[in-house]
Amino acid sequence: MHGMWRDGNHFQLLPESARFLPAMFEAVQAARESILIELYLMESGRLASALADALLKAAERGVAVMLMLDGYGAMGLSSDDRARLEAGGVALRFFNPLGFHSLTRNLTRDHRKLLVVDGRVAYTGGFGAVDEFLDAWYEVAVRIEGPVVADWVRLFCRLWDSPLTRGSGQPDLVHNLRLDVSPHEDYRGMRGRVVWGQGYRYQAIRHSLQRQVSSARGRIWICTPYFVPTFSLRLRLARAARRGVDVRLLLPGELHDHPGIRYAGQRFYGRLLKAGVRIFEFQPTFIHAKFSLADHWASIGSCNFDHWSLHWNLEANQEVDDHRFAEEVAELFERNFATSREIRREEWSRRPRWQRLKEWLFGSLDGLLTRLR
Ligand SMILES: O=P(O)(O)OC[C@H](O)CO
Repeated sequence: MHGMWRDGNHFQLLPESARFLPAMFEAVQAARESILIELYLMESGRLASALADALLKAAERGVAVMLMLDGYGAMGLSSDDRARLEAGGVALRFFNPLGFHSLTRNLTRDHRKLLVVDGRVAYTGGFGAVDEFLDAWYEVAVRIEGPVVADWVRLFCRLWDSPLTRGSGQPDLVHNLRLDVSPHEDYRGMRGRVVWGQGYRYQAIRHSLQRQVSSARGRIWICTPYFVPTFSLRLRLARAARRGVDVRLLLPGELHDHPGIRYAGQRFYGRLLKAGVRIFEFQPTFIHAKFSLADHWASIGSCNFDHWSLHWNLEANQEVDDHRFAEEVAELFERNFATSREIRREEWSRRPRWQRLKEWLFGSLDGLLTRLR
């Protein structure tokens, strides 16, 4: 499902945590009325403590602070940290805590990443409140102002107030939030829309990407940490490359938090390379960012292109249709291609048997996962 395309927004690309974390903390420190945070990952540590401190200070000065965490992704948040947040006035809710329900229900996770301050400025991207984002992982976020912020707030409120979300935070806290989202005259032409997905029930993010891949004329560049594409996406990427579109994938190299997923995706390299798709494996660190570019359309957010994101998770991305923003995203891609290793077709065809065995093994496991419902 997706919101409407809305004009008059301002989108600022914030690559690397050294850019987006200070910006997000400053926004929290300046909040006067409300702070909404939705995260998949929050684990006790330096970043979670710093975030908790900032939220507690905001709550102390009378700001309504709502923190919604995934019930599985936040299992590493200690009971002390939870108690500290609640005692200091932070309203805390957990989406779908694990329980004796069906497997599908337990697999349904809230994977979205969002911060909204004073109903005016929002941030999304691939971030979480775990220490890996401080220095170990490469991540990208986008700062959002304008009418599209209202759609992010609505998305948050619906889940906060849903029967699948539990916790001491009151569901009705989100009922009277004030918004400040008038279009900005300087930003006319900067169109954006929020696109969200709920596993295999709503696959708007995937369908939107597929449409872009099928219609792109110049370039399709995709960065994702967990690349296990569906058959239809692979087919579209290969077709686009064959019709002369510059198709490139920016994927993690050996530094990976789940190497098995990398092997499962690598089994598709051969055919994609044969069709003319260029594949770059990022070298400096584990790249956890999720952003795509097709001509002048860009999408940044939580959605990976693996079965977890596409079959079970709640996901949300910010799409932007604007030449200026697209050029910024293109420059970011170029910088990252330059620090990546390009996989060449000849070289790939000579990879060792041990590598092929791992691709087969993890590919078969992945095939089994796709059958879970
Ligand atoms: O699910 P993501 O993309 O937010 O990444 C978190 C990883 O699963 C942690 O291992």
